[in-house]
Amino acid sequence: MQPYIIDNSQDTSVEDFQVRDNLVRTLKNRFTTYGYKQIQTSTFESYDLYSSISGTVNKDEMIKVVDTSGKVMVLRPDVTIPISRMTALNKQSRSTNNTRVFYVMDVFRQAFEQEDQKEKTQAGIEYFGENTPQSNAEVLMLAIHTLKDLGFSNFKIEIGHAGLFKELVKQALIQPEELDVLLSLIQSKNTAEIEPFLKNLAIDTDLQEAIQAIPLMYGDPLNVIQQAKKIIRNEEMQAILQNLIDVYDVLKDFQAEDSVVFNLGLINNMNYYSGIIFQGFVDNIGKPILMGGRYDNLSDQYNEQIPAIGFAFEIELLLHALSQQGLAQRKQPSVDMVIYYELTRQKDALYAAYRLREAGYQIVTFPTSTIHPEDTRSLFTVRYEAKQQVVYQNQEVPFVDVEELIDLLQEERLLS
Ligand SMILES: N[C@@H](Cc1c[nH]c[nH+]1)C(=O)O
Repeated sequence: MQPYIIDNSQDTSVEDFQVRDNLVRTLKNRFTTYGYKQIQTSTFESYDLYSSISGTVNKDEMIKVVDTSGKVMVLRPDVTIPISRMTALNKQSRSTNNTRVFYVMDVFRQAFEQEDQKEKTQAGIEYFGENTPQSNAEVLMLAIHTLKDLGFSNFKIEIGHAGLFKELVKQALIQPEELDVLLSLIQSKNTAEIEPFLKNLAIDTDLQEAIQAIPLMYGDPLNVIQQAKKIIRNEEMQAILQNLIDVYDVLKDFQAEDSVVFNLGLINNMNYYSGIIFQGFVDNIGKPILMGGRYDNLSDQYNEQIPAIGFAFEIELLLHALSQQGLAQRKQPSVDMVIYYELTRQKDALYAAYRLREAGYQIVTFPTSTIHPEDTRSLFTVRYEAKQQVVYQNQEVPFVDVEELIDLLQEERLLS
């Protein structure tokens, strides 16, 4: 996260923050329209919480702190885990089986390859409720809808499944160390090295071919489904493929099929995922700007069975993508109105400022003797000088008193 320090010579920090604030507002508004409510969790988490549960962030990437009693804590390395725990603990007191929450929170991880990027803001949603094609598709639709709101015309959500690959690996009896290598080869779609790597493992040819085919299963969902049918080896795999087909069918009913592709070689960072997984991509940005998936077994660790699915946008990357594509709206008026006044009119001008602020307008005032008029961008300028007038788009309109000025603003609907 960039520090937002106010620099007197240039207000770029303030402007950056406004762009960021607008972005966050857009996301929040959209999340709200799908029934989600905002929550917040603690920045400090017990280290034991993360070290004792499986499927969490790599321990070496967590930032540890020691509190005054000597207890080791971590700065929140993930949001999904504490929210899942919170939902499990609250389960008895809840009257509904569906919980929809969203958040805008910082996560702290120090990855080896990105040492200087310890703090990232995530804006995401978590849906706790039944695992159905409709619930999966609705969460995907929310991600798509939000990307549309932000103005991205060319984006794609890649959809995969955490189970398909796990199933093949289980059959191949691959050891954990070998699995890590294989995962990174598949993630980078390094097909040239996958073949010799698998040959060395002495697994049967059919299985080897199936694993090798996984990273190539990418693109138009209907094509991918046809290819995937060829590597189905048992009922579990059949069910997984059927699940993907069912979700795709609901996405078609949402008329969102153009926004998705299938990527069966997709591997997400977190290994709590148990079902459908997905990532969002926009043009010219090599990394996913959103990540998510289904994690039905995470709450087992808190002795509850609560199926869940969610995703998170990474705000810094989104901002970078928006400015790269010219979608970040800068140079917006910083206030609604600037009031300039001569000192002899100070009393009237300050009263007008008070009344206008009461009416909800953003106002700054300057005595004419001290100002540099171009300093502040505003929609309107009001002058309490020899003449008393409001200036809007080079049009000068006189007014008798502030009440008339407010009427003028409201009747004319000059402010959007
Ligand atoms: N917590 C995940 C994203 C996510 C939210 N919900 C489900 N998955 C991440 O940081 O990558």
